[in-house]
Amino acid sequence: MDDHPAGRAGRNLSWQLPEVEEILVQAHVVSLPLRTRFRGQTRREAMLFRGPLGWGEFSPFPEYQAGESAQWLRAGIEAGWQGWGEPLRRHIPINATMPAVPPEQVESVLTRFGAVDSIPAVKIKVAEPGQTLEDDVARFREVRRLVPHAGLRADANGGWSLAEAVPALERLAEVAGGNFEYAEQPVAGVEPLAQLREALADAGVSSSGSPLRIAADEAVRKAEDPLRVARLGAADLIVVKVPPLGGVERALQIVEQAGLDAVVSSALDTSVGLAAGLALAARLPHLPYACGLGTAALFEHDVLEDPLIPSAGLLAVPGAVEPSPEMLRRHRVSPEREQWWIARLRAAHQVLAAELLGLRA
Ligand SMILES: O=C(O)CCC(=O)C1=CC=C[C@@H](O)[C@@H]1C(=O)O
Ligand SMILES: [Mg+2]
Repeated sequence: MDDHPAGRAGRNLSWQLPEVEEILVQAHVVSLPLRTRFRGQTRREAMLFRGPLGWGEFSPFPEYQAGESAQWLRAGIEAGWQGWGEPLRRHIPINATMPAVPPEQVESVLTRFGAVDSIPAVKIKVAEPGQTLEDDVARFREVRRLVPHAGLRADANGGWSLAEAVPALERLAEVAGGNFEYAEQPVAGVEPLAQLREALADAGVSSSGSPLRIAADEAVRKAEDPLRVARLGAADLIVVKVPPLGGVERALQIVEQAGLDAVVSSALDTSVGLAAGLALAARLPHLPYACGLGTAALFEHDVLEDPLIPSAGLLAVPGAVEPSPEMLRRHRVSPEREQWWIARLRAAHQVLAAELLGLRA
């Protein structure tokens, strides 16, 4: 895991899977502290590596197995060995992301996303295990009070049943007034999303005079077939994340084939991974919503000198980014964790190699 020998840097410029040893030539595993618990985590571990074209990230969540992790690896390798193509825009509007915090913490979280007046939208976590709908309503109300101009979104991560989701969204829609942009994965699965859309229409749950819009997240990124949501009419829009979808190119194809509006979001990536998300958002011909790529603001420390934290509601599309050697050193994991990540990398690589072989056969 030392420096990249100059002689190797020019190899594998086409989409050919680099060997594990080549990936490990310049790889670093870091553990970054989060400011607030998010997705049950207080730290984010990531393997970062440098390919001939720049830095890539491999950071599947700890519980992910090799099959799922292979797509994350594919996305990291794309960043380092293939690149992302030409951007169509230079700046991306960015939403604030509100973890499931009590109302008294809402303001301090919001201010991490830049001047609150400039925040175009806030995505608010709801249906957190151990919390109640009243907790969600209180959080929603406080966000609305502090940023009355902003669009609001609720992300339940599939945490409600169909019977719970309808009254819960009815309540949140009342609090949001006309500002409710959409509900993200309110129930788990694809069919339940389709059923919920009908149930919400029957119940007359709306925002700005139109039926409340539904976004699919897990139903896209964790599904065998990410296009099933679109075929079944289960959502109005899709959330696309570069790592679980296997890279910018594949995510672009999914959006195009789905034919639905798309919101690009992070997978709680370090700023290295966020650069890939920004590259995707920059290539989408139609970008109607602010993107969930401001999550560096949830980190206490990141790997860049200047982490990708939004200002004036925007992030510039950075192209290649360069982690600071000092940050990589300071946040390096223990040798045991490093070995665990290398074993993970090998397992994911094996799955990916088999997949690519199958595609070529
Ligand atoms: O979309 C955003 O505003 C930020 C990204 C985000 O919310 C997520 C990132 C990573 C894991 C997920 O639990 C979560 C999500 O469900 O969208
Ligand atoms: Mg989500």
